[in-house]
Formats: sequence, structure tokens, C-alpha cells
Amino acid sequence: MSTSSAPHALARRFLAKGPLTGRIRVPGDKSISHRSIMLGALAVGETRVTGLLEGEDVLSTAAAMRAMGATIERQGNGDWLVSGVGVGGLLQPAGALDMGNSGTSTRLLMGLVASHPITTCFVGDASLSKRPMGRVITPLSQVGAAFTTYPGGRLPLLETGTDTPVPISYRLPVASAQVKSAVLLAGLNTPGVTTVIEPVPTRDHSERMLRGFGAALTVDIDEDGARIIRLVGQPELKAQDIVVPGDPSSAAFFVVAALLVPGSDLVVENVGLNPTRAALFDVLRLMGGQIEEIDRREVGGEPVADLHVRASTLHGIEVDPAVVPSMVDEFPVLFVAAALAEGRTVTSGLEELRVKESDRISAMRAALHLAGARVEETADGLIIEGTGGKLLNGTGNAAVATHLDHRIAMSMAVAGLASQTGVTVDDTRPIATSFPVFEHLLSEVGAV
Ligand SMILES: O=C(O)C1=C[C@@H](OP(=O)(O)O)[C@@H](O)[C@H](O)C1
Ligand SMILES: C=C(OP(=O)(O)O)C(=O)O
Repeated sequence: MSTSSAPHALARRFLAKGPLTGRIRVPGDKSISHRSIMLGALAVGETRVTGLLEGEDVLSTAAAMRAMGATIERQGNGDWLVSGVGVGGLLQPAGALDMGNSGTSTRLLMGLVASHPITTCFVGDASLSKRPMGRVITPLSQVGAAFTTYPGGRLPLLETGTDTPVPISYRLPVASAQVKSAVLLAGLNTPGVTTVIEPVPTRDHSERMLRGFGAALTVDIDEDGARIIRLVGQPELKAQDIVVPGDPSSAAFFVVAALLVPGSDLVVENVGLNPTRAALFDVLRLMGGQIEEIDRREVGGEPVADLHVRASTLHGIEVDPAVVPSMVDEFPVLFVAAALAEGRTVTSGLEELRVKESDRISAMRAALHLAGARVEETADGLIIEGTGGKLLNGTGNAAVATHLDHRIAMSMAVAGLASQTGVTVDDTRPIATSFPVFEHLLSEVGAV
């Protein structure tokens, strides 16, 4: 059965009412929010998190950390307080841990559990249950954890951690911040030095935050340019006050929509611009997008700025595959920008997109094709012939399949804003996993 025919799906047609104008703030960064809860739950004392993303994925992490002993509460002013159990203090949960749609929750928590003598059962939705977990099972088995999985290394999955974890040195075979973080988090309760060798840099929030909580973590670059990350195990983590910057992956939808919808002039405030995350904005500028950074500053140890975006004439480019890890979640919406650009956009090196919440290469090929774009799929990317600024036809009332993937849903909503008949998205519910106020903000800026 296709996920697009799921019962209770909430279809919606997106069509622009007008240009995007004004100023908005997108919710907190999802990657940083997950890690704030996890590290707060392992620290000694009370961690305060301001600007936590209250999306379903992060709430799955919070529920799991509560089930393993942490106290996590939302305050009346929107801050979250996390009282930790101390490194090594996670308790046996009473039931299965429901990871919902969230790969980050699953893989990072598998890392934490690996070095605790507890047994956990990880379950998730239909999308998460198709995603590969072998990439973390391999290193975590070397640490000493044992796994029983569904065929193909998928969820549901039973993990038994160990009370005699081994510090490993692991070279990442795939550019993945989730795998890197899983190994480092397993290393937290492991005596000795855990080492991760990262040939291609990925988002570095785990490294920044582990240091911020007081762990001894060093990063060196070897002669081949690989990052060698070393973590000394069994630190005492100290509770922190964390301010979470706005999520660049969420800002991306509003930035592209403002570039594409004629007459738009929008400021997206407080966008996280960590260099391991922000390549989309550089690529859009290379395509001719007018995106101006205002008031670059630091929030919570991360660079942020307000982004002033004006509707622009874009032209196609060949996207350098070296930037893929720094915008891995932004390709679906980049494809939408490319579909309206002048000329051809070529992307490659996107194999990892096939193992996200959906196969994002083929899902976007099918959805953009239905909306009237000219798209060709290759083994590792899409080649898109843009309209040169002319609106897409749209899908009218025919629905594109989002396959329980929030980023496909939001990208195609943006495509709808740049179309004549609108784009109908078969199910908007997954948007709440990462960006619960997306539709509300679209109406606030006048787009719908
Ligand atoms: O570490 C993280 O917070 C994330 C890492 C990326 O996944 P991979 O490590 O699988 O590339 C990204 O796609 C995901 O949205 C969040
Ligand atoms: C890939 C994503 O998240 P996760 O892997 O946590 O499900 C995403 O948010 O685009």
C-alpha cells in the first residue's frame, strides 16, 4: 500500500494569494534541539533550553529520554527545563521507545544506549521502518552492544547495551552526522578515548555542544584533510543554558518561496548559519538569488543572521557535489528553485537522499513532473530544465505523493506558490515533524 493512500491523510492545495512580505522567525534548529535534550538529560543539574523546536521529532527524543530517567518539562514562558541523570545514569525503559518519523532520534539514542547495560526496543512509523540502521549497528557492535533487527537492519529493533564498552576508532564510510554522533554519544559512557575519523565534514553540532557541556573533545585535521575527532569518555557534563538558533532547513522554504513569488520582499530573522549547514543560501546566490545577510552575530555558540530576500530571476547551475553534506536536507526545495530558473541545473552526489524519510530524488522527480516541470532522474541526482521564471502549470486537484516526508510536502507547497493552478499535497501531517507552524507562517507573510 502506498503511504499516499494512508487513512486520515490531510490533503491541501497550495496556491499563492500574493507575494511574501514582512518579517518572520522560524522555529529552533531541529539538530540542536535533539542534542540539547539528550545532553541535558545526561548532565548534572538543570539545563534550560530557550527556543527548542517543539516538532514531533524532538518530542520523540524528549519522551525517550524521560522513559530512561530524565525529567523534562516545558515552562509557561516556552523554555524547557531538563534535569539530567549524569553520564552513565540512563535507566531501563519500561516499554518500547517510539521514534515516530525521526532518524536523528533513533540513531543518536542507539549510540547512547550502546554503553549502558539496558535493553531498548526502537519502533517507528512506516517511513522510519524502511530506513537503514546498519550504518550505526556496525560501529556500535564494536563498542559491545548487541542488536536484533527486522530483516535488512531496519526497525523494529532490539538493542542491548553493555556495561563494559570498548572505546573504538571509527572511520565513517558515509558522510553522516547521525553516524558520527551515535559513535561519540556511545563514547560518552566509555572509559578511554573514542575516535571518529570523518573524511568529509558534516554538521558539527555534536562536537560544539559536547564541548559546551564540558566534555574533553578535540578535532585535528590529518594529511588527507579528514577530521579526527577524539572524545575522552566518562566526563561529568555540566548543565547549560542553551539558546537554539532558528533552523536554516526550515528557513529554506521561505527563502526559496520569496525568491520565486513575484514581488516578494521578506526578512527571515535569526537563521542559524553554521557553515556545515548553510550551503543552500550560497548556491541560491550563485543562481542569482538576492539574499542579504543582516546583523551577523552569535547565538548559543552558533553564527546567525537575519536574511533579507527579494524575488529574483534565477539561472540554472551545476551544483558542486562537495557542498552536499552542508545542505543535505535542502535539495528538495533547491529542485523547486531550479524548476523555475533560466536554463539547466545539474545535481549529483545525492545518493544519501534516497535513504531519508523517502527516496527524495525519485519523490521530487515524480512530484515536480506532475506539476509540469522538466526533470530527469540520474543515479545520484536530478537534472532540471527550468521555465525561465514562468510559473509552473501546477497539479490543480491532482495530489503529489509525499510518502510521509515533511520536506517533500513543504517543497511542493512552495512549488504550488510558484504555479498557475496550485499544487495539491496528498498529506500535510508530516510537516509537524520539523516545522509545525509552517502553514501558519505562510499565511502570516501573505502567501496563502
Ligand atoms: O545529525 C543530524 O541532526 C542530522 C543529520 C543528517 O542526517 P545524516 O547524518 O543521515 O545525513 C540530516 O539529514 C538530518 O536531518 C539531521
Ligand atoms: C532527514 C531528516 O531527518 P531525520 O533523519 O532525523 O529523520 C530531515 O529532517 O530532513
